[in-house]
Amino acid sequence: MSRPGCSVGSVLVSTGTEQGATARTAVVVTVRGLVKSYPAGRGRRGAASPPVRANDGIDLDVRGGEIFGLLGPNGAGKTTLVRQLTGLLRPDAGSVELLGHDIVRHPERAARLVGYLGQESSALDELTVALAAETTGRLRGLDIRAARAERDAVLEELELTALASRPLKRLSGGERRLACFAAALVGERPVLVLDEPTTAMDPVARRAVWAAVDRRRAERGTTVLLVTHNVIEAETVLDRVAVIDEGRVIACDTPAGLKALVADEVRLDLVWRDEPPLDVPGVAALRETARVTGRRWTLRLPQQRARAVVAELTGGPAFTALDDFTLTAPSLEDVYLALGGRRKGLVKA
Ligand SMILES: Nc1ncnc2c1ncn2[C@@H]1O[C@H](COP(=O)(O)OP(=O)(O)OP(=O)(O)O)[C@@H](O)[C@H]1O
Repeated sequence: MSRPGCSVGSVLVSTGTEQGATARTAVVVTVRGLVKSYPAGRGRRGAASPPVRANDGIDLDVRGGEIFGLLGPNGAGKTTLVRQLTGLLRPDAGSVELLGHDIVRHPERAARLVGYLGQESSALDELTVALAAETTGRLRGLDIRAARAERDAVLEELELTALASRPLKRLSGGERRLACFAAALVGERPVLVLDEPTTAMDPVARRAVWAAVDRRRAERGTTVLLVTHNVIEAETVLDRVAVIDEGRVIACDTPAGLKALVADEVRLDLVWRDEPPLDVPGVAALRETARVTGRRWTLRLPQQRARAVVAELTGGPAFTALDDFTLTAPSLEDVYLALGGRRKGLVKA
């Protein structure tokens, strides 16, 4: 079982390059005891709202060349955490070390180490796609020729060249997100922090993002910290994941390691045509443990029991009331719930 917090000590890891037989000791991001509260506010009618403890003692280690995920529902504290890692927000307590630099004492150093794609992109909205990428390169210290060369390469890599002269504010949500991602890649940084980079993107754009991330990791050993509440994405692209809930790390491991925690269980989804037939005793008994979302009941059951339930439902009087049912292997969402995650905010697809 993984422990809460996510510290690994000093670990030998490969840089990710084929020549990178030079395995190196590398923990590039170290977070200890991070606490951040937002102050109490006042509502419109003067009613006081209590302070929000958004990060409540977070420990993390991210290794060089790793694609490391922060997974958790809305409001779990993921963005608050990465804004402290990127020097944009000052912690109340705790430490953040990036490639040996103390980011709490020297927040200005983060900009040289991290390419950050935040959730909001309004700062670039007036620029064209090309100018957003070029300007980012210039701000990161590239001379104009280098900035333009990198701009062109990145736009081509992400198949954005046809949109190069369009202002970001005139693009679709997914196109704008991809353009912002492109800009974040120009003027290479050793660490990429991406806060829900694929929001609003279609599958083609998503694949382009993951291919670009993978290429940088493989060719340059780039370390990637990814914020997501999409469990499918988390399972497919992450090397390790910290599950965040109410400002704390409640588990940290590889996706497979986390799923092993619930390996003997399966997930049974029942979708009723209308009202569930609670007069059938087997159905009434299931109701006790089901998570109900509209007409859908979701159950986590031991494999044997799930098989027996399906046989009973499909062979008995409840069958005509069923619209659909699916049996699936557990996902990271099941892990989140099994670990005591209290919100229903993880996205499954
Ligand atoms: N500027 C702020 N002032 C007050 N409270 C805030 C502020 N920013 C965030 N919070 C609160 O802090 C908590 C953590 O928010 P945060 O944005 O870090 O969560 P998140 O996990 O990134 O969520 P999401 O997945 O929705 O982006 C939430 O309860 C949120 O309402």
